[in-house]
Amino acid sequence: MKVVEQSIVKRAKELRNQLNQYSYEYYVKDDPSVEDFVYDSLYQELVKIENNHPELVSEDSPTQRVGGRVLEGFEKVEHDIPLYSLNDVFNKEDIIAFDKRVQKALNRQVSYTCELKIDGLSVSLRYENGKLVQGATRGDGTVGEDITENLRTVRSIPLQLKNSVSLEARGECYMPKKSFMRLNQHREEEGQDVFANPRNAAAGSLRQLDSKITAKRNLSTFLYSVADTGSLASSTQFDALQELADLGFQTNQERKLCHSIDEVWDYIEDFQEKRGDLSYEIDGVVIKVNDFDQQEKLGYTVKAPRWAIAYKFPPEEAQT
Ligand SMILES: NC(=O)c1cc2c(N)ncc(C(N)=O)c2s1
Repeated sequence: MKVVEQSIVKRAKELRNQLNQYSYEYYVKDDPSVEDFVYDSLYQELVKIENNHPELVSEDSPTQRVGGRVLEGFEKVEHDIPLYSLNDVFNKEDIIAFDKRVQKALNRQVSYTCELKIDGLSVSLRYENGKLVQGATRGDGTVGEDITENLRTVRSIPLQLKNSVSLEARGECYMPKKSFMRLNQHREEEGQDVFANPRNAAAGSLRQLDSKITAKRNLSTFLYSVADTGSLASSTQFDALQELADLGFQTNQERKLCHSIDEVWDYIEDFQEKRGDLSYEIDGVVIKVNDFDQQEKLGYTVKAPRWAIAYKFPPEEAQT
């Protein structure tokens, strides 16, 4: 009996790793290496093994993405390190003023990492030894809600990182524009209320007490920071984004390291132009001092970092 067990244990582990790799290629890299039917047949093989040997089910198994139980409510989660908010600016003068304040405080020129401001819901993902242990909403920055079951259904969120590190990643969970249109079309056909925008649709999908509903909403994520930068090897924001990608997270590829505020402004104008062509909604650009030591020197005001700013685009004209 033991011998049969060993080969089955080995096969189940192989299937888990292979399926998680295929899922990563499909949902994170958007570059699948196999056809769907290959994934589906391996998935069915794993389901059969797990049904015959429930003791082999592990929390990082792709079969465990959609939970069975419906929650009564969401537990509160206290964020050990608060999720800060950003000061918003709306014009070039304020961007230049931000740069001048930063240069004055640091007495030197600095580089900035520019990232798209995703119009979704801020979430935090806690991993212990590489395994996803908790997912929570931002809430008021200090206290959020435990939506682990729902975030586990988001296919681009890794259940197991590529290294067994312990960290808390932070990012945005969003609904792609196409999924939003499809969902509203379906709701209209069913005589249900439609969502006003993808952000509301993502928020509504993540607040479902039944994660089987969340699982059908085709949500995705872009991770952009960690609670404690000390948990990464990188010493700059730009390198940290690559380190998060190497761990298996989806990061936004439109990021740019800018060496002057003029370059920052070019990036802003560029994406104000291109925002309509993106497959997800953005409401601006986040500009961050790139070097972590310089971020630490600049510190925070009561509610926001002095080393980052959010440039907000004017609202998009309603799509006719
Ligand atoms: N409130 C916040 O601190 C942020 C909010 C967002 C957002 N909605 N999208 C992208 C970023 C980013 N790349 O840093 C941030 S940071």
